[in-house]
Amino acid sequence: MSNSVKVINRSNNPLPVYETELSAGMDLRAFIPENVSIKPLQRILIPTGLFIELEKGYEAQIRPRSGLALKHGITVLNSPGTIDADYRGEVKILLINLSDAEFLVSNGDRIAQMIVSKHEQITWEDAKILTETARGAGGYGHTGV
Ligand SMILES: O=c1ccn([C@H]2C[C@H](O)[C@@H](COP(=O)(O)OP(=O)(O)OP(=O)(O)O)O2)c(=O)[nH]1
Ligand SMILES: [Mg+2]
Repeated sequence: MSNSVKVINRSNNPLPVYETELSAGMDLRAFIPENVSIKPLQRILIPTGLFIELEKGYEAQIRPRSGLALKHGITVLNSPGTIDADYRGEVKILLINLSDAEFLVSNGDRIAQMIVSKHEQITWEDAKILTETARGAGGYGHTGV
């Protein structure tokens, strides 16, 4: 990939940018006609006005912003959200309010961040046994805490 991604911006907000030189994520802005209130434990799908075309072998992940999580209990319910390379719809953000106070979102607010990553697609190789390892079937904390 040339590191450029096709985008249609139907919002009245600027395109997402990397906020610092080496940021992994670009903050995504809400594209909403009027303020939206998210009540405690309410989940809400917020449009961005962005439509993107990723190349084959790439995905975009929608992740929470840590400041919103820490200060307001606002997170991305399906984190990390997955934008598939063949998706042509609007990028939307599924927020949930895990605090006990209402949270207001205004148009242009930076409510999540997007990371573009390479990924593999696999094929299955049917097997009767799997290679032995020291871990074996141990998991879920079997090495202790
Ligand atoms: O946070 C997200 C997650 C997904 N999507 C869009 C892009 C993605 O390609 C599509 C489908 O997402 P996913 O595969 O996670 O949802 P699904 O419930 O499996 O839907 P589908 O049956 O359409 O794949 O929805 C978003 O806009 N925001
Ligand atoms: Mg799916």
